[in-house]
Amino acid sequence: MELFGVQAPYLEITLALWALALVYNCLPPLAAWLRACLVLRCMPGPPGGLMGQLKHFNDAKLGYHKIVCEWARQYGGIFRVRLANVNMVIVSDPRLVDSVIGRSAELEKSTSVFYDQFNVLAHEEEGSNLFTSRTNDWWRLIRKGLSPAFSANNLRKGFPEVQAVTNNVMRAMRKARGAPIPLEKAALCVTLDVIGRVGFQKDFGATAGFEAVIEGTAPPPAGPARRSMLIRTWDRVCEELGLKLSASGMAHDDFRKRMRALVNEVKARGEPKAEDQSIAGLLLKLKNPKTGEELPDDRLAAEFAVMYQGGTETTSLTTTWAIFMITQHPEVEKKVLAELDALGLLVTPERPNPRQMEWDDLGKLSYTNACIKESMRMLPALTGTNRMADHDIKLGGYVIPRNTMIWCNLNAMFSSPDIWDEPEKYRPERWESPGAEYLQSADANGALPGIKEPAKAAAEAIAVSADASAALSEDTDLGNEHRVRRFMPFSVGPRDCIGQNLAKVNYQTTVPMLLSNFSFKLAEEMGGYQGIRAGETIGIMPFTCRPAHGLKALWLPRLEFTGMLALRPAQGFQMHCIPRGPFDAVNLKGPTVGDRQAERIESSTSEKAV
Ligand code: HEM
Repeated sequence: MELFGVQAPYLEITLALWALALVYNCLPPLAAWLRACLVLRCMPGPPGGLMGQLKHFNDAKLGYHKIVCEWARQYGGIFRVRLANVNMVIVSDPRLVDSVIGRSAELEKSTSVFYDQFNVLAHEEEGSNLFTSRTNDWWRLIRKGLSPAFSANNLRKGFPEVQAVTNNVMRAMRKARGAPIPLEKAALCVTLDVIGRVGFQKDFGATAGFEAVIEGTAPPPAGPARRSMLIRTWDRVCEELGLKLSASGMAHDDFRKRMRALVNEVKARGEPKAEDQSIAGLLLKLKNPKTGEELPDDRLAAEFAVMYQGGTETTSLTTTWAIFMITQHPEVEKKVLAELDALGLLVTPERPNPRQMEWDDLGKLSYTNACIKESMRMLPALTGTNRMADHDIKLGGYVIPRNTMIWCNLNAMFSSPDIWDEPEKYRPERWESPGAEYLQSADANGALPGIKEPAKAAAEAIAVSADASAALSEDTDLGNEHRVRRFMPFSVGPRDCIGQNLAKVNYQTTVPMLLSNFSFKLAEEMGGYQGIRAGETIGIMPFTCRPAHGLKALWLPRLEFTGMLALRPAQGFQMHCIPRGPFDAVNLKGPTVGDRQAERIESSTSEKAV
């Protein structure tokens, strides 16, 4: 017998060695996987075929987030699903979620399946960035070093930039003169420019470019570029062979180049000043405590990139969902407008040029902020967060085998009738009661259905969570009593959202400024409130790939940053944005990045004029 020139007996020996190597490499993972499937069978969960629940998760019509909420109602606060070979445990009981995301030392993010897309740029050695990193020394260094960028003090300094870019986009919206415009894209431009200007003193010109979109002299920002596994592999081959990349591959490549160019640009500005607390300045000042060296360029680029990845879609979708929900509920909108009017921010016939919104107004717009919170509860931009343990753990009375993804589903938790009154209703008033974010005392002793030994499981969960958070987080004040949250759109614990204050300043400014100056009406083709809600989408399998053409010269290519996790309307938000007042020369002459000073003088002049 002979094969490829190898003759017996060497052929038999070679084949036997190959077979042994195959068995040696494949058997243990296969055995672990079979064991995990068996162990997880003890847990409730929907029936599934050979591929588990994969087909439900990819149901574009219903949206997997709705299916998960439905299952949570049916199977309780903890249940199992399987997507082909990926075992998952979906958790929506607040106590268990609190316990899982507080246990960062034990449970790390499961980056290989869902969070891989956050590694569009990753540090070469670690293969990660602040978002995807394990909770290690490197993560601590960056996290601590970056925190001052998101302090209230620093954000206050950046506030005029938020005003300025919102003014830019409003100027463009006025030019539409009531014709429908893609509101989510306007909000996206604001967010891109806020992060650029506040975090990097860099203007990518997204809001200035939006004017050209409205005038019809430039195409609108491209749809998100998401790369399927197939396209990604294809692009890798193309890269090796020097061939042309796919359209989405080019968008990713362009994004990487822009982030590297941004590193060069900020470095060329020279040593950051001691008082510079921008994202760029702080990262540039960081030194590796072991070597005393500055961060290498590829690490800087990865951190710059993840700020855009983590912050853009999330914040802009929050702004858009909030405007949608407020304007679809006339009683709520009336109250918001009354609040804006009382503060002198609303355009009215008597006050065609109201004063500019100022920093201090952020704390005064309590009803408007409650409306945003309520839309984040019903339509959270990020629907969940995941963790994984490298050893078996116990959760909710069940054994969770190692390497099983634990998917903390915020969407299901925020809409559970077991812990919210009438969760399907948009009721901003629910946020008026103090402590509404926390599990109410009436629910404190129970647990959502599906949990074995509820009281014991909850007590264990809270004990672990409090200990772990206290040990790991330097800035989490747990006090003596650990209260469990039922609302945490930015997550909680040591790996919560570092950018949440910037996001809040952004949407808590943009939403009231837009509502003060425009009334919004959904375009006919959106199908009204029901049409948008029916079209909510969040695809789990990145098999779609939309080309990234558009205003690349002006702003960043639009990668689908939060990718599979972001809740968005399938057809966007075509909205008529009808200016509330007459076209006004003062507002028209809005600021650019170069003349912020003039902007402030202008706003005080218009205030005096009133
Ligand atoms: C409404 C807007 C936002 C929402 C809803 C949101 C939500 C979240 C959530 C839930 C996490 C935790 C993810 C996990 O544990 O798996 C997270 C982490 C993160 N977010 Fe945000 N985010 C928003 C805005 C921002 C902004 C504006 C930035 C930066 C400019 C940002 C940067 C990050 C980063 C870097 C992390 C990882 C932090 C770490 O692991 O230490 N996010 N965000």
